[in-house]
Amino acid sequence: MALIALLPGDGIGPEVITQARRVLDALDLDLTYEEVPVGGVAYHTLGHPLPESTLDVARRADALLFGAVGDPTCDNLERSLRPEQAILGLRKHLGLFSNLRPATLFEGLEDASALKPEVARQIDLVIVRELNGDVYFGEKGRRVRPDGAREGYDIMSYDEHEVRRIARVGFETARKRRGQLCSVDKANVLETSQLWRDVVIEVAADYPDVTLSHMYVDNAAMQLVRNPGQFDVIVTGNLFGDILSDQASMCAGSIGMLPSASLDDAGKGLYEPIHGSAPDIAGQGKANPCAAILSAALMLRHSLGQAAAADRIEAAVARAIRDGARTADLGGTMTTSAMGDAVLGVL
Ligand SMILES: NC(=O)C1=CN([C@@H]2O[C@H](COP(=O)(O)OP(=O)(O)OC[C@H]3O[C@@H](n4cnc5c(N)ncnc54)[C@H](O)[C@@H]3O)[C@@H](O)[C@H]2O)C=CC1
Ligand SMILES: CC(C)CC(=O)C(=O)O
Ligand SMILES: [Mg+2]
Repeated sequence: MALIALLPGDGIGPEVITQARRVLDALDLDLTYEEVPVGGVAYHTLGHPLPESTLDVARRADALLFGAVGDPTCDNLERSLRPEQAILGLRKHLGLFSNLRPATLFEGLEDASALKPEVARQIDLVIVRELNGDVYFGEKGRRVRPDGAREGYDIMSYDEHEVRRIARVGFETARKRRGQLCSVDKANVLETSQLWRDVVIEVAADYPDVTLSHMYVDNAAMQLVRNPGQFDVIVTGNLFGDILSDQASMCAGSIGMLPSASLDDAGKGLYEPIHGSAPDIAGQGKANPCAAILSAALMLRHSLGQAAAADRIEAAVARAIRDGARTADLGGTMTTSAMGDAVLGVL
C-alpha cells in the first residue's frame, strides 16, 4: 500500500487538495495518507514553515501531494521563516530537481484562453524546469555599500552536472513526444546561460532523434503568446521556467488548470498545482481545483505506477470541462466543490 504525504498548506491549498482527495478516494486505490502541516499554517502551529516532523513524513512517503504555501500574515518574518521557504526546502531536501509542467488547452476552454481560439488550440507543450539551482538557491543577502546605499543580491549559478541532468530529462521527455526540444536561456548576456547552452549541446549528441533549438527567454515569452504550437518541450532554468509556466497557463485558459510533477532521479515526486495560495480568493470557494486534481493524476502516473487511473482522472476533467463545468477563473459560476462534483460525476 502506497503512502501519500498530504500537504495542503495555506490559502486555497486546502480547498483544492480536498477536491483532489475526493477524486482519488472515488477510484478506490490502495493508498494511505498522512496529512502534515506546511507553510504559514505550520509556522503558526509549530513555529517553522517546514517542521522536522513534516519532513520526516515527506521522506517516508512514496509520493507527496501539495497544495500551496504563502500567508500574508507572515510577510514581515525573516526570510528563513517565510512560508514560501517550505516548498523550496522540500524540493531541495528531497532532491526534486526536475519539474514537469504540461500545458494543453482542454476542449471548450478557447474562450478562457488569453489567445485567439485558433492559436490557443495549438498549445500542447511541456515545460521542463530545473528546480534545485539558479538564483533561487544561490548566495543571497543584503548589505550597505561604502557609499551608504543599501544593496540586495542573489547569485545566479549552475554547474555542469545540474545542467546535464535536467537536459537529459528534457531530451527524454521530447523523445516520448514529438521529438522537439527548445532550450530557453539568456546566453546573449548571462555567463550561467552560456554554460547552460554549451552543456545542452553536449548532451544533444546522445539524442540524435531529438531536434534541438535554442531561444532567448525574452523571445520565448513573446513566442508563447504569438505561436505556442511551435513548442513541444521547453527545457529551462528555475527562474525562467517559473515565469514562463504562469504565462503558458493563461494560454491554456487559467492558472487553475496547470498541474506539475517535481521529480528526483528515482521516481519519487511531489505533485502540486503551479499556482500559489491565492490569498485574494482564499476561503471563498472560488478556486479552480482542476490543477490539483490533474496533479493527483500525474502522481498516479509518475510515482505510483497507476497509469490507467491517471488516464481516467484526466479524461474525467476533460469531459467535465467539455460539458460546461466552469469556475470563475474560466468565466463560470461554479464553486470549488461544485467543480469537484462535476469531475466526480463523470468518474
Ligand atoms: N508552490 C507554491 O506554493 C507557490 C506559492 N506562491 C505564493 O502564493 C502567494 C500568492 O502569490 P501570487 O503571486 O498571488 O500567485 P497565485 O498563483 O497564488 O495567484 C495569482 C492569481 O491567480 C489566481 N489563482 C491562482 N490559483 C487559482 C485557482 N486555482 N483558481 C482560480 N484562480 C487562481 C489568484 O486568485 C491570483 O489572482 C504568495 O505568498 C506566493 O509566494 C506562489 C506560487 C507558487
Ligand atoms: C515559492 C515560489 C518559488 C514557488 C513558485 O512560484 C513556483 O514554483 O511556481
Ligand atoms: Mg510560480
